[in-house]
Amino acid sequence: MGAPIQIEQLSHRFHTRDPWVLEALSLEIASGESVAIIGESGCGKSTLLHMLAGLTLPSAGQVRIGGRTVQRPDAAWNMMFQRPGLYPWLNVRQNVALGLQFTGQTDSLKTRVAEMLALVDLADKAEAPIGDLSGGQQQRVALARSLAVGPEIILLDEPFSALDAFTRRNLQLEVSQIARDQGITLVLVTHDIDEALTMGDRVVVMGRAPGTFRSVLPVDLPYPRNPMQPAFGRQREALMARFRDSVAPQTTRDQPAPTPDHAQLELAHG
Ligand SMILES: Nc1ncnc2c1ncn2[C@@H]1O[C@H](COP(=O)(O)OP(=O)(O)OP(=O)(O)O)[C@@H](O)[C@H]1O
Repeated sequence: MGAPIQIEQLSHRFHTRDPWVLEALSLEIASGESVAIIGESGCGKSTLLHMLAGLTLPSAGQVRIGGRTVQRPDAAWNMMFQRPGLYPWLNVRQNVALGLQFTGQTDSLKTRVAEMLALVDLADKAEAPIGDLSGGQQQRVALARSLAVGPEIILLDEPFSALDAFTRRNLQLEVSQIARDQGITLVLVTHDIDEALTMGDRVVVMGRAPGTFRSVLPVDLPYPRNPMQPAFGRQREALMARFRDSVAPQTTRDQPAPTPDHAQLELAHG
């Protein structure tokens, strides 16, 4: 099952004399919801994701997951990166088992690993060395390893960007489906607008210098999403317009960033 995430007035700078990288970010993400984050390069998307994962602590504000303030990484909050981060000297089955071993969930380890490999369609590769797998298959192994521990949250930092278009599309649909089936809360950072619209219940558009939430677009499309459909095209246009706005400088620098509620209101009123 998933957990809700609350981002509360989150601000960050890496050193006290540096400019702020993130400024007053606030957002509530419901348990089991899927939120995609897009924004210009350098706007602070990865920094934000690291804070959700407990890998970086904010200079001000806080992140709460399931009501608890995030202060360190937790096995229940799983992060997946562009590179799958597998151990090449272990085979597929052993890599998938790692998370379970680290968290001491070894009772039904064999069955759980087999279930996860079946889920990501790699049952026949259980004994294969990692080096024999394609990039997409390696990401599936990383996904199986993440899912094995029964995570509440999966944080994805451009996880499919190194893959070919066909594999990328399949994984977008599969990960989205699995997260929905298992009620896992998903936060995805991406540069790919179609990926954001394929996987997100909402898409957050960030502005930069400092990073702020400039707008939030609810994606009103049934799953599985198909970029070829006209309704998808209309959402793409709406999101592109918001992205263009986010790149434009803010008119009144001293004003606080709009909250997601303001942004949704703005959308509802056209
Ligand atoms: N460890 C660090 N120390 C100092 N500055 C950092 C550090 N990590 C990131 N930054 C700065 O913080 C800002 C945001 O970086 P971040 O990687 O979060 O952006 P991003 O939106 O994920 O970028 P991209 O889309 O290019 O991956 C950038 O200006 C970057 O140079």
